[in-house]
Amino acid sequence: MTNTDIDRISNIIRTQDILRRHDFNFKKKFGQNFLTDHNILSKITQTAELSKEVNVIEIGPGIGSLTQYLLEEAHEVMAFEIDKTLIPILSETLAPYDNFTLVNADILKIDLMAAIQNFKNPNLPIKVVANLPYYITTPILMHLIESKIPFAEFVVMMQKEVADRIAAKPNSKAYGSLSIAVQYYMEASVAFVVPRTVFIPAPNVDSAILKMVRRRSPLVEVKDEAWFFKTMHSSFVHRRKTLMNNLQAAFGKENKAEIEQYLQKAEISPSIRAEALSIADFAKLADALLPLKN
Ligand SMILES: C[S@@+](CC[C@H](N)C(=O)[O-])C[C@H]1O[C@@H](n2cnc3c(N)ncnc32)[C@H](O)[C@@H]1O
Repeated sequence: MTNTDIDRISNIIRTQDILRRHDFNFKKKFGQNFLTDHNILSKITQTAELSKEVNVIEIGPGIGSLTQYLLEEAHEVMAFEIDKTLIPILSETLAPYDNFTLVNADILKIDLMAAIQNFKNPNLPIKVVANLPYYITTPILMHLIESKIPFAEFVVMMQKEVADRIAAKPNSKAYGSLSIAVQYYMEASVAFVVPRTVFIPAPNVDSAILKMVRRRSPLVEVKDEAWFFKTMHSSFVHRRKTLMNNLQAAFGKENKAEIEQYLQKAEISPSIRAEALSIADFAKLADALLPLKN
């Protein structure tokens, strides 16, 4: 047995001991899969490139395994945890730290802009680092992005399949509206893949760490942002259909000739599929179709 094996097993034993002493029951509905592997925890923290000049928001600290690493490296950590039965555990595991704030709440119901004012130094850059609850990965990312807080970056663990979709490039099966919704604001890349065996209990999917760095300004300039997202989503509704078919379904068959004329203006073929269009193409498309907005 190597030293790494011994470390791994002793961490699992320590985690199980805390859970047993607190009579903790895992709640599947909250997506509770706790990390036990210190190599992975340390790799996540390194990927986030923290310093004492950075504040961190963590979503779902669980029993505080990742939180301890973040607290060592960051100025301050504010964590949002929905499960109140984890509060006494976190009070124990994070007792040595005075740079930790726990908010017992559903992250999706939090006014993030108001919450970040409670950092001791709210002017420091903020990074989001978390092992996300997988059942609400996309709503959480959208909630963070739509808060309009200028987060410096997100380093978050999620289901590998979702990470691949977010980081996907055009002409791939994984590329779609989620890739564009995120990449419009952030540069996304899969940092590393995480095996199921490092969690208690083991999830039934593979996981990946996705790093998303905020762009100074959105990737493309559009005349009307809400319209850009609407036309983009409409284009992907039926992936196997052509762009023209999707646009007609969204904006009316009676507008066929008009849509064709706008596509021609944008130099986009009506018979192409949405997955072949880059984000810049979608920007051109949305601007050209703008007269169709009621
Ligand atoms: C995958 S676990 C990660 C736990 C811990 N960070 C770790 O890596 O071991 C997800 C955590 O998110 C919490 N959670 C689930 N839904 C939540 C929500 N809507 N708001 C805040 N926390 C939530 C769960 O209770 C759980 O602690």
